[in-house]
Amino acid sequence: MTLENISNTKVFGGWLKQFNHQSTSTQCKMRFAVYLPPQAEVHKVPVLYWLSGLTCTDENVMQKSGIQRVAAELGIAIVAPDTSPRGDNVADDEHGAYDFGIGAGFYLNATQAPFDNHYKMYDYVVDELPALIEANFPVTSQKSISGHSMGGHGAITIGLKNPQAYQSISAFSPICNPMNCPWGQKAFVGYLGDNQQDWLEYDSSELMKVTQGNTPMLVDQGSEDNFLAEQLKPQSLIDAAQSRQYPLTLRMQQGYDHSYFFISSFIEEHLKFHAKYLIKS
Ligand SMILES: N[C@@H](CCC(=O)N[C@@H](CSC=O)C(=O)NCC(=O)O)C(=O)O
Repeated sequence: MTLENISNTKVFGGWLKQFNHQSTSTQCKMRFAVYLPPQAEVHKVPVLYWLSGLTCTDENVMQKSGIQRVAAELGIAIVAPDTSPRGDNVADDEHGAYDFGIGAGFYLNATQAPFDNHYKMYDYVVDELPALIEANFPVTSQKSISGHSMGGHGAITIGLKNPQAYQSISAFSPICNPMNCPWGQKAFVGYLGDNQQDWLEYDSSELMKVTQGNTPMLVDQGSEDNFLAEQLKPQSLIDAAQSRQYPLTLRMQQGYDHSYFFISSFIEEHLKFHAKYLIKS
């Protein structure tokens, strides 16, 4: 596997790096960012995977959240993949909409043409990227997962489906019940088809009802988020957690919106939450 290093930036004593590589999952060139804290120069460090939301790339969290300061303090590497396959051969929304196609891969494996040959973001995030990271960087196999909005949906679904793989799960403003909101329904019809049985595999609230795992989960949701009622539906996740005593902490944060200002306000608490499970004393 050839990694093409495209940037190196020193931040809080560590290094923020971007790479391109040819992905076997998505059959196209993929870019990701990795932040290596200063501790990684001395010993291997655990990893937090961050999944971004609609319209994002690997850059949003690294430029807007302030995540590097806390990652450097705690000794955790941060890995941020892109939000979809990209390139001239990759199918996109027919009208160029922001909520489907390029920039909106929904962290699933598409089964419907013309998306089924490149849109394999689930395989990319769960298998290919961690294997690549563990083979090429000074990291342990200990990992946790977090994300925002569409990426919060990705973090929760991937964490719930792989309870042995992730030590902890967190999310900001996640799409909690995509089967029952416009963003999710558009994505699931387009990527998975009309059979709603297939959608259950990628719905956080539905997965939480049936998972055998008990991976600790922290969710923060802003009360003034424009997408809260129509798209995010955190009550569905709360109800699912209560139905089976899942260890979910979901906090409504008064006055906050959907933006990276909200994320930057609580990113330190999320990293400290993950550190409790990633870094054993
Ligand atoms: N353009 C859209 C909204 C796009 C948007 O808000 N994207 C969010 C994620 S939304 C859910 O996945 C985001 O993170 N944007 C990037 C950023 O840096 O803020 C619209 O106008 O409604």
